[in-house]
Amino acid sequence: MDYLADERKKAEFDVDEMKIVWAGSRHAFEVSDRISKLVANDPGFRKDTRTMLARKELFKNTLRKAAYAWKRIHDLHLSEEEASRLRFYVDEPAYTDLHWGMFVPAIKGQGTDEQQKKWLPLAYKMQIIGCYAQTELGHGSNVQGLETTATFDPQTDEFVIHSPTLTSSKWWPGGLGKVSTHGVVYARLIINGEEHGIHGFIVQLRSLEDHLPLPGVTVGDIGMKFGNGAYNTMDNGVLRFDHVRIPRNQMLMRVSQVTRDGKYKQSDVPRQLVYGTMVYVRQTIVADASCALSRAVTIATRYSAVRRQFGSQNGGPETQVIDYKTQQNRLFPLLASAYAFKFVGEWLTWLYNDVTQRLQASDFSTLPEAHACTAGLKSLTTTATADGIEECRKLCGGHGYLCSSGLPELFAVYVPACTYEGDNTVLLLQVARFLMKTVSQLGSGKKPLGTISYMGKIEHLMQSRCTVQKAEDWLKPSQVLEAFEARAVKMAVSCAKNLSKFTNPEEGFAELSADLVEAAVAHCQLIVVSKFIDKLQQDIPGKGVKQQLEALCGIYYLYLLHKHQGDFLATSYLTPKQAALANDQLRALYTKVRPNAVALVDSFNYTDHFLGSILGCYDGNVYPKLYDAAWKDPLNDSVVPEGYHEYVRPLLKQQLHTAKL
Ligand SMILES: CCCCCCCC/C=C\CCCCCCCCCCC/C=C/C(=O)SCCNC(=O)CCNC(=O)[C@H](O)C(C)(C)COP(=O)(O)OP(=O)(O)OC[C@H]1O[C@@H](n2cnc3c(N)ncnc32)[C@H](O)[C@@H]1OP(=O)(O)O
Ligand SMILES: Cc1cc2nc3c(=O)[nH]c(=O)nc-3n(C[C@H](O)[C@H](O)[C@H](O)COP(=O)(O)OP(=O)(O)OC[C@H]3O[C@@H](n4cnc5c(N)ncnc54)[C@H](O)[C@@H]3O)c2cc1C
Repeated sequence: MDYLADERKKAEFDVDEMKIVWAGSRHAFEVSDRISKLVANDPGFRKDTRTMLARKELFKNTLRKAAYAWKRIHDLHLSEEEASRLRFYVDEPAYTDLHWGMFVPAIKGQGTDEQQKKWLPLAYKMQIIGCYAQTELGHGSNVQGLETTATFDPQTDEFVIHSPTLTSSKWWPGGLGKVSTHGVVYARLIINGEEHGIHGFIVQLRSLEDHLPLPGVTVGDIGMKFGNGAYNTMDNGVLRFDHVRIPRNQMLMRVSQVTRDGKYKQSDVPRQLVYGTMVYVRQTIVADASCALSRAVTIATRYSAVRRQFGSQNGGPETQVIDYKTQQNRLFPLLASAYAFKFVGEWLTWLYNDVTQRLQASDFSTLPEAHACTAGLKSLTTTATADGIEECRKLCGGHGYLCSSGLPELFAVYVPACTYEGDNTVLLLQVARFLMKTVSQLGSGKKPLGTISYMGKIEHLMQSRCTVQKAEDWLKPSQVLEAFEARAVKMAVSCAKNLSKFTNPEEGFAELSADLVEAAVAHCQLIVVSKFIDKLQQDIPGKGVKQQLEALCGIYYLYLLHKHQGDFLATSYLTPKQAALANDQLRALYTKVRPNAVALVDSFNYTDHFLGSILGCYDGNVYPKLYDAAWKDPLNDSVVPEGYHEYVRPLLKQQLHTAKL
C-alpha cells in the first residue's frame, strides 16, 4: 500500500520530466535509474547493518564491497559514467574514492606525458592503488608550511623523502592507513641546500607482493572518526619516512622540473597548478552537495507528510506536520537549495572543463576565477548541506535520531566535507582575496569578466535602490539579481575601504577577516542565485515543470534575502517595507509548493536502498517498519541482556535487601 498516494495525486507537474531535469539529461537519467536499481537489487551491496558493525568488521566489509564493485564493473563492461554512478549508489566511502578521485587526477594534472604513460595504465587497472598524501599532523590548511622534505641526491639521481619532525608525519590521507600501495606525496623540494617550495612525488609505500611497508616507511590508520559506520569505512592514515629514496623521475614534473645535474626549471604554466587536484575535487564536491542534501530532504519531506500531530477536529485525523508553516519554513528552503546546488554544480563542472581546455591551450587567464569559484562554492554548498542534513533530522522529531532514519549516518559521513579539501573559512578567505584584488583593479581599465562582471556596474549598483512596490515584484529576475549584486558589491567595497585604512594590508586583512568572509558569502550566494535564474531561461519541457522550478528558485532567493536582510538593509538597497514584502511573497510560494512537495522529492528518483531510511521509504509505511526494525537490533537478540547477571542482578538484590531493612 502506498501511504503517500494522496500526496502524489496532488502533484501539479510531470514528475518524469522533472526527473530528467534533475539528472541533467534523458541519457543521464536512464543510466542513473538503471544503475541505482542494479545496486539496490544486489545483496552484495546491502548496507542496513552498517551502523552496528565494529570497525574491523566494517572495514573488511568495505574491502569486500570495493572488490565486488570492481568485479561487477568488469563483468558488466560498465562505462566510466556507469562505474561512477555505481560507486555513487553503493554509497560507502572507500579507498577507491581517493585512488580514482585524487591519485589518478593528480598524475593526470601534474605528471608529464611520459609519467602519465608509465603510471596511469597501472592505476587504471588497479595494479597499483594510490592516495593523496598532502596534509600533515602539524599543517593542513597552510600547504606552504608542510615539513616533509624531498632532497635531491645528484650522486644517485634520486630524491630522499624524509619526515624530519613528528608534526611532519602525513596525517589524514584516505586509503593510506591500510590499503594504498603508492601515494602522491607532497614535500618541500631541496636541491643543493636551496628550497624550491612544495611539489608532488609518486612514492611506493607498500610491497606489491606481501603488502608490508617498504624499508623506511611507517604507516597505519589514525583511528575511529565521528559517528557509527559513516566515514569509518575509510582508512585515513598516518605516514612517516625515514630517508626513503625514489628515482628522480618520480617527481611530478609538468609544472617544474629537476634536471639530471640538479637544475630547477619552471615551465610556463603557473605554479598554482600544483594545487590543481584540489580545484578538481572541490568542483566534484559542489556537484555532490545537492545529492546529499536532496537525500536528507527526501526523508524529511516524506516523513513530514506521514507524521501527524495535533489539530484533530471531530475525531478526524490530526494535522500532517508538513502543513505547519514553521515546518515549511524550515523544510522548503532546503528543498529549494537542493535544486539550486544541482544547477550551480552543473555550471561549475562546465567552468572547470572550460578552464581545463584553456590551460591545455596555454590560456591561464581564467584560473584565478576558477579557484575562487570552486573554493567559494565548495564552502557555501557544504556548509549549507551539512547544516541542512542536521535540520532534516530535527524536522523528523525523535525518530530522526534513530540510525534507522538514515540521517545520523548521512550527517556523520557528510560533515567532514566542511573541512576536507580546504577548511570552509580558509576557502572563503581565498574568495575574499580575489574580490579585494578585483575591487582594487576596477579603476585600471581591466574589465571584470565572468562571475565578477557585475563589479563593472559598480557606479550604478552603489547608487541604485530597490523599486519593489508589491510582493509579486519580487518574482522579477532582474529585480532579484540587482538586489543580490548591489548587496555583494557594497559589502566588498566597504571591506576594501576599511582595508585601505591599514598601512600593512596583511594586518588589515587579518583584522577585517570576519567582514571579508561575509562579503565572500554574499558573492557566492549571488553566483548560486544567478545560475538558478539562468537555468530558468532554458527551454524546460514537461507540464508544470518550469513553474515548479520558478517557485523553488523564488523560495531559494527570498529565503536568503529574509535570512540576510540585515545586509540588504544596512547597504540601504532595500527599505524595511520591501523586506517585509519579500517575506509575504516567500509565504505565498510555500503555499504553492506544498501540494507538490512529495512529488518534488520523488523527482530525485532515489531507491529505498540508496536512501537507507525507514522514515523516507517510498511507500510511507513508516510505523510497522520502525517497529519491526527495533526487534532486529542485536540488543534484542536475547530477552535478558548479557551483563544482567554480572551487573544488574547484584544491584537489584542489594536494593531488595535494603527495602527489607
Ligand atoms: C565502492 C567501490 C566502487 C569502485 C568504483 C570505481 C569507479 C569510481 C569512479 C569515480 C570515483 C570518484 C570519487 C571522487 C570522490 C572524491 C572524494 C574526495 C574525498 C575527499 C578527501 C579529502 C582530501 C583532502 O582533504 S586533500 C587536502 C586538501 N587540502 C587543502 O585543501 C588545503 C587548503 N589550503 C590551500 O588550498 C592553500 O594552501 C591556500 C588556498 C589556503 C593558499 O594558501 P597561501 O599560502 O595563501 O597561498 P600560496 O600557496 O602562497 O598561493 C597563493 C596564490 O595562489 C592562488 N591559489 C591558491 N590555491 C589555488 C588553487 N587551488 N588554484 C589556483 N590558484 C590558487 C591564490 O589565489 C594566490 O594567488 P595570487 O594571485 O598570488 O593572489
Ligand atoms: C575526513 C577527512 C578526510 C581527509 N582526507 C585527506 C586526504 O585524503 N589527503 C590529505 O592530504 N588530507 C586529507 N584531509 C585533511 C584535510 O584536508 C585538512 O584537515 C583540511 O584541509 C583542514 O586543515 P587543518 O586540519 O590543518 O585545519 P586547520 O587549518 O588547523 O583549522 C583549524 C581552525 O583554524 C581556522 N584557520 C586556519 N587557518 C586560518 C586562517 N588563515 N584564517 C582564519 N582561520 C583559520 C580554521 O577555520 C579552523 O577553524 C582529510 C580530512 C578529513 C577530516
